[in-house]
Amino acid sequence: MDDIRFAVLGTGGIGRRTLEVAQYKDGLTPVAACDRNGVAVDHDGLDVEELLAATEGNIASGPTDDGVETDGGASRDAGGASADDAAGGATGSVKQTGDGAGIVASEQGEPTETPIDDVISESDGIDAVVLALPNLEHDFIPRVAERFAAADYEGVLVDVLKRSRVIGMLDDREETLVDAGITFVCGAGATPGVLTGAAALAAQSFVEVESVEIRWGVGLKSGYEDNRGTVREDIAHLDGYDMERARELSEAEIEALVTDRDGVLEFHDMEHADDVLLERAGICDADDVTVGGVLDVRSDKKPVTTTVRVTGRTFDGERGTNTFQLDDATSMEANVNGPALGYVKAAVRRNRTGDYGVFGPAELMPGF
Ligand SMILES: NC(=O)c1ccc[n+]([C@@H]2O[C@H](COP(=O)([O-])OP(=O)(O)OC[C@H]3O[C@@H](n4cnc5c(N)ncnc54)[C@H](O)[C@@H]3O)[C@@H](O)[C@H]2O)c1
Repeated sequence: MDDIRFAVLGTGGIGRRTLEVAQYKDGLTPVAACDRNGVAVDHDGLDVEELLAATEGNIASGPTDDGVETDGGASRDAGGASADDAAGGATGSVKQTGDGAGIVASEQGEPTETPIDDVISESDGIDAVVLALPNLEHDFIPRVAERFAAADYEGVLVDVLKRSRVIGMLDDREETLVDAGITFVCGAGATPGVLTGAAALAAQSFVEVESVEIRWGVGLKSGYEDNRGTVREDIAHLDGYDMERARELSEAEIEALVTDRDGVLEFHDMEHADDVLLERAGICDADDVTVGGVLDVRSDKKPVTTTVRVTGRTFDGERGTNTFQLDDATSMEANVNGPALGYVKAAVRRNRTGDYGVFGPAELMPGF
């Protein structure tokens, strides 16, 4: 495949690793990256080493200190500064706060109040965009997609969002995306993502799928500081919490919650989009899919092995369970970014043949 020029929106825990992992994949040239404070653009290719060094422990994550949504705000008119972008300029970070946090610490970074628009204005020279943005507000990513469409971006968007309800919001915008020439792959990280794809593969032995059980394990000790955005979003899945409550938690409250549980957070019946993504691929009903997991922020070791179990009936009357496991040695970052970039490549192939619209990771697999 020809070279793919790609951009990363959000250079936090995930986005930084997207840039890093891309160095090990063929034909991927990072040409733009942004976070809430700044943007870096170089159509000849960003200096990833320098950018990673400058943002090490400095990722401009977390919600804002001043109560402004990091990723919220009303949708915008093309051309003007957006509430999304303006919100991104506010202070508040995991390890560093203020205007100097994040990408602006890089010699390639420029401060801006409109980071996403700045990338959109370069999008003629961009084939694919990885959206590694927070999801604390559900329609943020769909609205960002709309903004690319409004600018007549013709190319690929890939996100690693988690929540089931966001998929419908993207479907609602499918016509707009198709008209622009956008191929959007949603939920293309680990779960949803490669595990959803694995479930679709495992289901091929069956003529009827009874259940899909996804149970993930993540050990984050060495990556906790850089993954607080993800941890905050995961907290919203705990009993008694929702996105709003998780968004409003201070860093100290999150610390206390984590300490209360000895660093181990266990999740049941999570609203992960694996369910609707498997249903839209025709594999099974969304109700037949369950997702749970265990996150240990104090140990590098995975507390449980990440496993997908697909139970079904074969054409010749047998009942069986096909199982897919990730090795305990593979990190969350490897399992999110490897697939996200793999789906970038799959999506660019589709986009270049004129196949536009919204796709899930299970649809880019054998059909059921
Ligand atoms: N599907 C999966 O398997 C999976 C796994 C892990 C994380 N995730 C998702 O990945 C996403 C990113 O997680 P993270 O840990 O990297 O979060 P993070 O908080 O570390 O990083 C978010 C980045 O987005 C930037 N940002 C925020 N608002 C912005 C705005 N308005 N404009 C421009 N940039 C903005 C921040 O500055 C930061 O760089 C989350 O939504 C998380 O749920 C998915």
